[in-house]
Amino acid sequence: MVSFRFPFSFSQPPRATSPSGFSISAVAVTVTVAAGAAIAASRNPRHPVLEWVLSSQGSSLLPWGSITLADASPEPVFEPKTGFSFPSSIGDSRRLLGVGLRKKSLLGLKNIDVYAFGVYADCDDVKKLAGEKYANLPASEVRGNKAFMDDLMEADIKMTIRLQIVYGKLNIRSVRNAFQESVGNRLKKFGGLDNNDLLQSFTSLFKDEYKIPRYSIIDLTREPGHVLSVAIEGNHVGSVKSKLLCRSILDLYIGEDPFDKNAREDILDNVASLAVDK
Ligand SMILES: CCCCCCCCCCCC(=O)O
Repeated sequence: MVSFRFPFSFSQPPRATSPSGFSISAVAVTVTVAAGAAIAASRNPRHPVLEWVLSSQGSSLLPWGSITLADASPEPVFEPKTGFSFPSSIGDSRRLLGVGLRKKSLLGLKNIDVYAFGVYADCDDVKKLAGEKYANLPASEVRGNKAFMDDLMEADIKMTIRLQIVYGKLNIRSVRNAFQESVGNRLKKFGGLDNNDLLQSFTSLFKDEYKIPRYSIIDLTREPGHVLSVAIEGNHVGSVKSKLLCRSILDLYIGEDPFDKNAREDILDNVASLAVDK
């Protein structure tokens, strides 16, 4: 049995501190959060603070989040800055490896929080890869192993990047443009200059008629056979079969220059634990 440990307190809402720097008592936090949850519930039944209060972690105020693979009803995990929640597993066997935040500068001026994200990998696929190629290594060596990370991005392992929109003024055109820039750069990096058609086939999945208000969920899943499948709010909107595209998208989150460096560290820790778990 493996326990995933996230070295930051995202099992609880952002820590409240008094002006003098001392933590406000758990009681005060609980009252505040409960009041916030009531307001949130009246506005949006999927509000992350509400989900947190309703989860058993919300009542325990534990200092650390952890996920146990053997848990029958795993609890969600909260991105610490936004409080957005992510289920600790999705589908049959995709487990949450880490959560993070994508910030982006707006007109080169201020950084905005665009979306929170969670990275999931199929535990059977990860164990299979580890058993075939890294069986003799302890977790600490799998953790820093570049070949293992490259395999994670390149091998036929089912993985999902779940984006939850934080920024409330997004339109689908800015989503397309952002993908054009970030995925386009990675396609150039890994595949050279001539990948415009591939990029276009991916960005064109984000059609003008789709709305993506705050709290919308976009799932980018690498299905077996290196098929990149996109779902918005749980609805499949299209797929593109391309190993290069799958690798380029994963690189944004777990490659060497990721959007959120802390999230990548957690993901590496957790995927290494998963890989060596018997
Ligand atoms: C005003 C900023 C608009 C940014 C929209 C980003 C939406 C999803 C893009 C995903 C890829 C990326 O993060 O680059």
